[in-house]
Amino acid sequence: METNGQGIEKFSIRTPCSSANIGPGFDVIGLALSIYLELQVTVDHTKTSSEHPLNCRITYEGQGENSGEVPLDPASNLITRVALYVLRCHDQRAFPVETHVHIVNPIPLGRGLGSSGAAVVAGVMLGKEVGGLDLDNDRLFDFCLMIERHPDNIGAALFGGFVGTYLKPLSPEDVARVEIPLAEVLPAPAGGVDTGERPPEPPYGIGHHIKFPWCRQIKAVAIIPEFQVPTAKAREVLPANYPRQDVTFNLQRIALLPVALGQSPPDPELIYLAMQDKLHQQYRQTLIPGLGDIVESMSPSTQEGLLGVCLSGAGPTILALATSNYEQIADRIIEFFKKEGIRCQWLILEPAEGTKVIRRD
Ligand SMILES: Nc1ncnc2c1ncn2[C@@H]1O[C@H](COP(=O)(O)OP(=O)(O)O)[C@@H](O)[C@H]1O
Ligand SMILES: N[C@@H](CCOP(=O)(O)O)C(=O)O
Repeated sequence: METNGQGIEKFSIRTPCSSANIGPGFDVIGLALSIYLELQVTVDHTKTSSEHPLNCRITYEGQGENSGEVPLDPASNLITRVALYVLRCHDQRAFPVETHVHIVNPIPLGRGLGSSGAAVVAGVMLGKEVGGLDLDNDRLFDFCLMIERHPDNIGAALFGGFVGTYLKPLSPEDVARVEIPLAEVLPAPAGGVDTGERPPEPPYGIGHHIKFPWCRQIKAVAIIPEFQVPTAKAREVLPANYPRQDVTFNLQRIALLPVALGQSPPDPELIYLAMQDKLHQQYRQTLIPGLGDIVESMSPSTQEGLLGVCLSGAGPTILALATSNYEQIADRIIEFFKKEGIRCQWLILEPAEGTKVIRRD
């Protein structure tokens, strides 16, 4: 515990947003990008009791601030529930008296930019820090995977950069452990009646990642529609089985993608080809009006500066990779959504570092 000499401990946790899949890398590839969730945490060790549930007060500013989408009750808020899961796995039943978490969240919610992945990663890190736990990032990744089961967003948000993520084959007993229903990992609400039971701990070494190089000339243009698509819903529309030729199509492209996006100067034709997908985007068109037209008609041959275009995560955000003419590219994509009566905002983003803890005095 590092306090300021008066028993007050202050630190911030900064976690980037992420774009998963980048076309063919469904549930594998993640790219950390430069919008950051920040937790400003204060632990007042001079207090001996707290009037707040679970000894934790939450305040919030940012996306969905006035919509009530992000609960301020620590038993319901995703970040604090995740932190509490980590604490309870280590026999700490609540936050230290008295914890204040101020959440600053500019990551759009439910738009395919990994807001929930960032919340899970930040929550795991919060549990580690307030609990004074000796957990390295690989172990934190295991905890994240008990909550968000696809490793691409959380891998990018935790480790930063452009990553490939994969899961280790588990023993039958460990498979049963990671398949425990989420409600048992994160009982909702976490602060109900505390049975004193330890939640199921993650097996060791569930998830792994590898960092790929990223060509610095490439920027990510995010076109963010005004409507939300919950990731769970966008996963429900995917089929249980795929035609063999579609799987082969994606495997061929995934073999190209990390090389194509790492080499300088970037080769637009190669990147365009490497970003094609047949495993998720076509099925998600039903939820995202305009998606089919956008991926079919935007290419480097018609749009100067463009390298490739894909759905960001589960959508509805569109990610265009480009080296110039960002505004023209964004405007063209916005036009497609406009025809469907959908308004958008757009941002130019860059690859970001992973989650950091910054001490404040
Ligand atoms: N900073 C946050 N604090 C608390 N909950 C959050 C935060 N960010 C995201 N969430 C939760 O995650 C949900 C969005 O997750 P999801 O549907 O996976 O979309 P995405 O991760 O693509 O933004 C939000 O509706 C909210 O419940
Ligand atoms: N691989 C996942 C990624 C979901 O990302 P999100 O940012 O939409 O949560 C998927 O495609 O379902």
